[in-house]
Amino acid sequence: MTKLPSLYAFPDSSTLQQNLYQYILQAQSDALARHPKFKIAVSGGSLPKLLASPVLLASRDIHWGKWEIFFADERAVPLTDPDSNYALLKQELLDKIPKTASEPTVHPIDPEMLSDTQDLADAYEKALIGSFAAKDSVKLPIFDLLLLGCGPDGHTCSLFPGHGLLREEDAWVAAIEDSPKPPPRRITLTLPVVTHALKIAFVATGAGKKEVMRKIFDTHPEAEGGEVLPCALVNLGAGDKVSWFCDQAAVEGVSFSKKSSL
Ligand SMILES: O=C(O)[C@H](O)[C@@H](O)[C@H](O)[C@H](O)COP(=O)(O)O
Repeated sequence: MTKLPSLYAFPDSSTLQQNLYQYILQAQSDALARHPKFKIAVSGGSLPKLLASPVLLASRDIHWGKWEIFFADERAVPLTDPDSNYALLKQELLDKIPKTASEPTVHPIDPEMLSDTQDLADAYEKALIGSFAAKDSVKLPIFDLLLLGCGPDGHTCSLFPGHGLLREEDAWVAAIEDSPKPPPRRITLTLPVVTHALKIAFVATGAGKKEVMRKIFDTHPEAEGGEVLPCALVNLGAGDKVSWFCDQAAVEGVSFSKKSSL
């Protein structure tokens, strides 16, 4: 039997943040029991703000110095640009980490490579190889945790519905020049890297997500050979390694049976 993702719906964002914090804490302790670093990747969008909860920032159980943070996707813009996911994470989370704590290792894109997105993606893949292992010794990197968003069209990272990048099998990091969500030039982790992670958390809030949530959880285009949305491809590929942290508004009308209020 296929193992299904978990879908949690919380009454408000502070309860969601509390539960996301507990989940991250567990992922951190699982990871640090296996190796010295907690290797994660994060998206842009609304995720960094929800991630940076007061409970997470005040916690003495978060070992920031052992965190190694990559970007699940990044826009090909300077690191100080308002469109940069790095700038967003810095503003929402990194700058708020208590000064008394050790600093996490953060892997931004190389701002010298912005003129060619393929070079940018290749350089980012090299950073992954440096942290995980050479590509000839491991088929794919294994992140301890991915923290992802879900777009209203069902995209995640910079993997968009119907895009050829969804079929990428070799690259760990791919370039995209025609992102339908601006800005168009980006890099992204590929689908095999996403589904290979040990844990994957999606965070989706607000009524603007309810239509796509119904499509992701309550329709099964794969059964008829139809087009499957990128977020649903992650559910299919990673099964019970996936947990969705949502509010009530985002899951209104979703009838998926593993829905839980935790
Ligand atoms: O760089 C990006 O554009 C993001 O990484 C993107 O994948 C985001 O996570 C989704 O668009 C959801 O965004 P919201 O959470 O803001 O809806």
